[in-house]
Amino acid sequence: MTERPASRKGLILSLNSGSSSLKISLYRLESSSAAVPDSSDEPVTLIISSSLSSISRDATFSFAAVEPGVQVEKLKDEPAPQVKDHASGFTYFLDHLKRAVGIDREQIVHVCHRIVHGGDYFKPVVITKSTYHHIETLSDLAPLHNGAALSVIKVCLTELPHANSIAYFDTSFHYTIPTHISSYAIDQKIARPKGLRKYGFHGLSYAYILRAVSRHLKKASLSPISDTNLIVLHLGSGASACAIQKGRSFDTSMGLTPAAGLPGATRAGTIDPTLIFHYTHDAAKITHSAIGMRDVGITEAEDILNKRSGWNALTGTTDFGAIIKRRSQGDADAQLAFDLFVDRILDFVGAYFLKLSGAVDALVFSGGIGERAVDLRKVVVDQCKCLGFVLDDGKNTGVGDVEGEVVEIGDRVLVCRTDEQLEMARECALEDRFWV
Ligand SMILES: Nc1ncnc2c1ncn2[C@@H]1O[C@H](COP(=O)(O)OP(=O)(O)O)[C@@H](O)[C@H]1O
Ligand SMILES: CC(=O)OP(=O)(O)O
Ligand SMILES: [Mg+2]
Repeated sequence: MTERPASRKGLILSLNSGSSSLKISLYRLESSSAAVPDSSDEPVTLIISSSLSSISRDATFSFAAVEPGVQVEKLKDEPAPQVKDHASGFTYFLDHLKRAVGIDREQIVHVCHRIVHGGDYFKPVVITKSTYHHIETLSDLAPLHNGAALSVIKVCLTELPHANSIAYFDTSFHYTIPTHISSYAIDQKIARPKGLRKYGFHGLSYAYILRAVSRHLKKASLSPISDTNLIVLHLGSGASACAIQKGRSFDTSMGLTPAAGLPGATRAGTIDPTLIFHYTHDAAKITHSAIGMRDVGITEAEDILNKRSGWNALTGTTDFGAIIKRRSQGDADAQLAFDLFVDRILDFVGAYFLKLSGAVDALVFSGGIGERAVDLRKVVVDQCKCLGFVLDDGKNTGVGDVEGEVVEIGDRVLVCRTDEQLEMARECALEDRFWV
């Protein structure tokens, strides 16, 4: 039993700036004097869940109170034409929060920010002038993310001046990747001082999934976290895979930047590195479209590979749900995007199975696509039968009807509803140094 100090009270706001969305959760700390009876009890309770989706093109807004007693006008995927970027999305949320009866924003003690690239930061840091500027210097290495998150931090510093802003990094989870896996085969005298290596991303999601799945497996009389071996697929607007060995990241598909590995909504994923010089003669030029992005300067090559490729380039839509629908209606572009995604996913599942010497407790699907795309899960898992992963078609189809963070959809195949906001709020509530 863990006693929490009595001084911990107030609200924690968690902000997740993804490439296509801003996900926002507001939590109340569980009764400060109460003991935590076991590891499955969360130290925080969700009060408000909100999100802005498809930011930068026809943004939509959702806002709902989860805790009884808080009155808000419930909104689901309402058009939000005023929202053009993450900062205006956050301001839009704050305006709605004002109307929520029962919530005083002065009670927000900490604001947790998901920062995709943390460079050599392995632990969360409180935002100060110097940490802010350090994160800013990493913006070029996560052009769809760090700048957007920093713009939200700026709004926080003005609108919630009494609250601490704390940065939580996607990269932290992957610091355990062995050097021979995180190094590229390039001159290390140049690579090391410049930090040119694999960092890996979606780490807050993988940390959440690891805990949730370990808990789930333990119920079925399997292992605690330090014994858990998983292949996890985080498939969202940005998609990545992770091999987890004994509860630690062993390899992941993204690299120095989130552009490597699996393709995504607007990202090409891994290509022949010289392809870009054949695709355009202007690879090194600073692009015009990059000028509209705050705090970030990127080249034409980075703009093409991050913003002008992926599902959008192949099919004209960033919505993988729409691609699956069009595929079922015989659309050839949608079929190509679908087949290509399956092919690249299999590359990683096969490689990671081998790297983990076949000792894999479960293959886990997560992220906006992984949690919802029944057809994609079916095709992927059916191809993995030879590795001992067997899908239960009924369970796969019925995931949406089953509650809970982890849903079993076959023999050693799981869906995990990942929650990066909860991962940050939970860590924040339990971290002594933030509550002195
Ligand atoms: N029913 C669905 N089937 C397949 N994909 C879906 C479905 N619903 C949403 N998606 C996909 O999920 C993606 C968003 O995933 P998410 O993990 O929330 O993204 P982000 O990277 O912004 O965090 C959307 O781009 C959309 O393509
Ligand atoms: C790292 C990354 O690509 O994140 P997201 O999927 O949230 O855009
Ligand atoms: Mg995301």
